This record gives sequence, structure tokens and C-alpha cells, in this order.
Amino acid sequence: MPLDGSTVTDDGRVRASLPVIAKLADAGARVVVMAHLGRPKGSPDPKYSIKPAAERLRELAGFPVAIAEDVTGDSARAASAALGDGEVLVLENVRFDARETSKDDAERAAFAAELAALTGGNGAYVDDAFGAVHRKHASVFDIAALLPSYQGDLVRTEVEVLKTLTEAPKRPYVVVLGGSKVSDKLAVIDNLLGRADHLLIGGGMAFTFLKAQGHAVGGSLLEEDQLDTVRGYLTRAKEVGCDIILPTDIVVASKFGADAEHEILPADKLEEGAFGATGLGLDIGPESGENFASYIRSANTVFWNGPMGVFEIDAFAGGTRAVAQGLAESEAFSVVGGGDSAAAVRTLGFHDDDFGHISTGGGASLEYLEGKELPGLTALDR
Ligand SMILES: Nc1ncnc2c1ncn2[C@@H]1O[C@H](COP(=O)(O)OP(=O)(O)O)[C@@H](O)[C@H]1O
Ligand SMILES: O=C(OP(=O)(O)O)[C@H](O)COP(=O)(O)O
Repeated sequence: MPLDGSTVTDDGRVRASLPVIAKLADAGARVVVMAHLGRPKGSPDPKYSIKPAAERLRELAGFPVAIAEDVTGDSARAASAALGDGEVLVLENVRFDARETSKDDAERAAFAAELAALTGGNGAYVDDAFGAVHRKHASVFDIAALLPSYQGDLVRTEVEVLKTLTEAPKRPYVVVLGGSKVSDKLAVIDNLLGRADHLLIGGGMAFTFLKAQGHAVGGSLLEEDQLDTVRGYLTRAKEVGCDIILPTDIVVASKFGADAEHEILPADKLEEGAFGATGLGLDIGPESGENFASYIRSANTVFWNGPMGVFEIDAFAGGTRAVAQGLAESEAFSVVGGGDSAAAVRTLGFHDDDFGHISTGGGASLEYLEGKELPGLTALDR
């Protein structure tokens, strides 16, 4: 009974996970899907329940998909024991159990053993969760020590595409970074500096760069403790000949919300507007969007991770739309990475074929590009 570790979160990821699950089920396997969603703090927060994604999977699949009420508890054990050949069971969010993400090897191993036991002891593990291959988690890493383990088609395809970016990117190579997981992404910039020709920075992390240059950023996202690191990046970028391009204008809002008042301000005068020191920078401005798009149009390779602003609210979607439009018009080979970036381009009405490849892993693809060892991949080699 194979286990399939898939990050079935948004619709794009559900669709991306479906082929491997369907292939295993069609071959008559009993498939237990281990999936995570969001970052719950190791307890069952209904906001992060996997059920809506599992129901979506059921709709798309056209074959029986059972949904467990827990991860490795009574419900999961009973449902896995009742699975027939060619049937699929989706466990509740594996991150509802704190041992999934524990730093303690023994705790993770114990949880992995409970997951592996759901196969009845004679199963296999298929890792198709590309979005989580950079995590040393029980359902990604530890379980591979307990069961014969295989790479899923999604993971294989993602790695093949990313290899083309690390081995011989056609230049100019432009990397566009945004989003809100700022501390995750700052760390990868160090490595990208030596590889990309132009690094365009929008989204939440732009404010740590603007602040590092001495500008006030009001109430915008900011990682104070990363300022020295960012200053180091700015210096090193000059030394290695990589241009770091920051927004020159910002959409500043009175508060976070669809009904917020907002205005466009020069990036070096963010506190001089109507909302003073409490204004929130929620998108790059139109001048920056056009500038970013022009770099993208003249690139031969583009990697994009993270929306340029709070694209979920129309007033703050302009920067993300401009970058997506630039990509759709560009001849470059492009990779869009990250669950939210993929969701953004689809929400804004772009189609998958406007881009070279839409990756299901934001953090994972960044760490791959950095050349880091990814636990989910090394576990399979082992
Ligand atoms: N300036 C900003 N301030 C606050 N949130 C932002 C800003 N820019 C982008 N975001 C948010 O970042 C989120 C996506 O970030 P992240 O999870 O890092 O991206 P991904 O999943 O693509 O790697 C979106 O929900 C978006 O609203
Ligand atoms: O959403 C995900 O990745 P992404 O936001 O980096 O694309 C994955 O599910 C990994 O999530 P994590 O960053 O909470 O480990």
C-alpha cells in the first residue's frame, strides 16, 4: 500500500498531486495521502483542515477518496484498514501532530513509524510533495528510512526544470522575489547574487531593503534583525556585478483590508503621505511594475517567487499583475515558484501556458537554486 506524500493545498496543488495518486490507484494500489496545509502550531486548527482540499481531490479524481478525521489516530487506522484495492485515503493535515515538524529526531521517527504502520507494514513511500522537500519533517524525510521509497513524477519534473536554471541559465537571468515569508527568502539572496544578472525585489521583503538604504518604511513588513545582513547583500551585489533592483514607488494603505484608503508614494518618501508612520506598503507602484516588467521582457531566463503585493485585494494586485504580464509577453524561459505565486497568476486571469513552468514549491525551489541539500531528496537517495 503506497503512501503518497503530497502537499495538497490550493487547487493548483491538488491538480498537481492528482496524476501520481491516480496512477497508483489505477494500478490497484491502496493509497494513503499524507498532506500538510499551512503552518498550524501542532494542534488541530480547523482553519488548516485538509478536508476542503481532499474534497476537491475527490471531485477531480472520479474514484473513491475517503477522508480521515485525524492523522494517525483511530479514524485514520480504521479507514486505512478498510481501504480496498485502487482506493485512496487522505489523512488529516499531518502538521496537526507536533511531531511532524519536531526538531527532535526521536519524536519525528516515532510519528513516521505511526504513518508507516498505516500501510500495514508492507507498503512503500512515494514522495510527490515537491513543496516540502526542503523540510526535514517526519512525512517527508523520516518515513523514507522505514519503507521502500520512490520519487513521484511531480518531484522528478520539478527537479529536471530547476536543473536547467542552475546548470546553464541563458542570460540575462532575472530573478524576481516577493511574498511575505521574508526571513525564509532573505537567506537565499546571498546565493542568488552570484548567479543572477538582475535581482528584482518586491513584496514584503522590499521594505527591509529600503530601510537598509536609510528610508523610513512606516508600518510595512520589516525584519529589523536582518538589516545588517541586507546591507551586506547590497555591498556584495556591487562586487559581483549583480543588480539589485528595488521598487521606486509603493502603494501605501491606511490599514490592511479591501476597504483601506491608499495612495502611491515614492519609495524614499513613504512616511510623507497621508498615513504617516503607520502607513502600510502593500504593493509596488505602477512605475516599479513597469520597470520590473521591462527587465523581464528583455531577459532570457526568469525565475519568479512571491507576489509583489497583497494580490488577494484588487487595489494591491497591480504590481503582481505587471510582473505576470511582463512574463506572459517575454520570450524568456520562465519558472514561477511558490503556492501563492501560482495562485496569484491564476487568480489574476493568466494561464499556465503563459509561463514556462509553474512550480508547486516556493521555498523548495529557492533552496534548490541555492544548491542546498534538500532532505526530501537526500532521504530518497539514502
Ligand atoms: N507588501 C506586503 N505586505 C504584506 N503581505 C504581502 C506583501 N506583499 C505580498 N504579501 C503577501 O505575501 C503572500 C505570499 O507570500 P509567500 O507565502 O512568501 O509566497 P509563496 O507562497 O509564493 O512563496 C500573499 O498572501 C501576499 O498577500
Ligand atoms: O506552501 C509551501 O511552500 P511555499 O509557500 O514555499 O510554496 C509548502 O507547503 C511548504 O510550506 P512551509 O514553508 O510551511 O514548510
